[in-house]
Amino acid sequence: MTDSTTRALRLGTRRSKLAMAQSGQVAEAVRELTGRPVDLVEITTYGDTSREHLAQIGGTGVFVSALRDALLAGEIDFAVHSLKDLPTAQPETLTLAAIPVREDPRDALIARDGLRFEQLPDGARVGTGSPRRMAQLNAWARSLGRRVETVPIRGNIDTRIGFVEKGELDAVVLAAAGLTRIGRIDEATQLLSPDVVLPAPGQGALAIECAAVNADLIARLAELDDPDTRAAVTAERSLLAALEAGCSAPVGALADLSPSSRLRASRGGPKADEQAVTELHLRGVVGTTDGSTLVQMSTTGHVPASPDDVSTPLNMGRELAAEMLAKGAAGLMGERAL
Ligand SMILES: NCc1[nH]cc(CCC(=O)O)c1CC(=O)O
Repeated sequence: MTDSTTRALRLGTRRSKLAMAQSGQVAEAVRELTGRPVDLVEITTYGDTSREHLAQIGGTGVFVSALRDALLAGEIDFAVHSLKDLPTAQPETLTLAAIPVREDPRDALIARDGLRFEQLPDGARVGTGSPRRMAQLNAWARSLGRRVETVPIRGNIDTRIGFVEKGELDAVVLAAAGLTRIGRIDEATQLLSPDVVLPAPGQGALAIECAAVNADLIARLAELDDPDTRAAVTAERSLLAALEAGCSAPVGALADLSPSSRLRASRGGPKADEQAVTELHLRGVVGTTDGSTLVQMSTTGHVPASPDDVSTPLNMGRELAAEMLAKGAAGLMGERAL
């Protein structure tokens, strides 16, 4: 008989180097937290085997559905996803037990000869198939008075960097977090400022997911949750969800929490019943992939220092989306979000 409190926990993971790195890191944290062994169970997803472009096979969700099927079938106990790959609608049968502290959310440029984006020659070929990156890179090039040619590429991170190493492309753009996790962040020639390129909602964050029926494990894994990261990515994904409903243009979003939480005095006087309040700043962008039009807006709100309450981030995302749609985001139709 296997005791359900001491048997190994099964962590479902994709086989890619990035997925294995992410899962390995979380497996170690879960071992320390629970004192139980963690076995990695490799699962192949359609997104790993298909040679089609992501836009053709439906974009979001292709990497996660096989892992979710295994969770619901009870074949694995938990799964680790890149949060940015998760669809915004959370199924009731599955629970995000923890969103750990986020890595650097920025995009990174890897260019030949150590070049920065501003130093790329007119007409430089930049590898990315992401409409969000295309829109912002093309807009940035325009603001510098030149053009870049964005070239859709697929494959894992090593394959993508290979296009620059082999001289087939001048540069590629990848998530800094992915580069860090596979140990290649030193090869980035520039970290792209969110003032110029906003990352994908949730970029750099991981999500640890369980079947909703697995209440004991969910409660246990919640100790790996970082409330600040959860607040930030909740605002970003709320913005994405509301924009997805109103337009199909590519979306970038980033929320930061002010490092120093402020003290707000209550009516009882300056010292009485002071309450810590954190400032949440949310930025969003949608645009056309050619970079000719970008709608970029931001908002600031105060998040109460109650770890479980995400109503403020949710509302901030929805409200910023409504403002962006009113400012013309709704007109940026006819492009697939990815
Ligand atoms: N879409 C693939 C994907 N999903 C998560 C990451 C990187 C890690 C992260 O953003 O957390 C990447 C690669 C990339 O965009 O360069």
